[in-house]
Amino acid sequence: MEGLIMNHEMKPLSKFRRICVFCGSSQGKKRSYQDSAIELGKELVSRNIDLVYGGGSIGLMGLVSQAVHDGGRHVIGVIPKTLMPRELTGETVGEVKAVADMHQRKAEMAKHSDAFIALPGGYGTLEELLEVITWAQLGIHDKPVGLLNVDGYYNSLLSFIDKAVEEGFISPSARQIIVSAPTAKELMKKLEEYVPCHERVASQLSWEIEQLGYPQNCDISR
Ligand SMILES: C/C(=C\CNc1ncnc2c1ncn2[C@@H]1O[C@H](COP(=O)(O)O)[C@@H](O)[C@H]1O)CO
Repeated sequence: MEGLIMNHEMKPLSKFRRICVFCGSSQGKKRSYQDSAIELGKELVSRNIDLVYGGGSIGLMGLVSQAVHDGGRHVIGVIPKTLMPRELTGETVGEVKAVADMHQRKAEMAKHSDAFIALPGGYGTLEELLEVITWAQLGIHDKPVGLLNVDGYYNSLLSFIDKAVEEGFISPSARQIIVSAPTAKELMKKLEEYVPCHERVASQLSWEIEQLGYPQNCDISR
């Protein structure tokens, strides 16, 4: 518990120090998307969590980073050199980490974070989200991944993933990597309770054994 900030009951406010948020470089058409970005920023502040994000001030990225910065928490914007001119992405609040390219950006964002959250967004958000889910599936990290499913924005993605489970392309335990909720408060509560992937390895292995038809007593430990 060393270094953790406690509340009045001497409980830590959060097990996370920094969360990486992926979200639209556009604001989206519904006011609820923008409100949720601000609500998420405030929720992070209320739990003393710092923000890592893609840098700049455009779209939902600007709203969430401004809310965290206004609340007095640290903000790290990880931005490729090519996107640094202010006229492309606007000014980044807080600390700016300049990186060589988009690949290095994702690696840096992941390295500096204890969990990931995706707000509504487009191709960039989806690509970042799916990459950290894939990394979790491969055991490259064991950090929770949350989907802030504002107004059901991600329902069709979640249905697709459930179909992939049904069709045998995603294991049931890999499906559990994604935690989703409609509000920032509910999502944060679920992420705080998240059981790390390595504790689910046993169920992943038994699923693979079932799919691949290995005998139950086969030694696959090597
Ligand atoms: C080059 C132009 C705009 C700059 N766009 C971006 N600026 C900062 N970060 C971006 C930008 N585009 C994608 N990202 C990253 O992907 C996510 C947002 O992408 P989406 O497609 O809008 O969902 C976000 O998390 C960023 O890390 C002018 O054309």
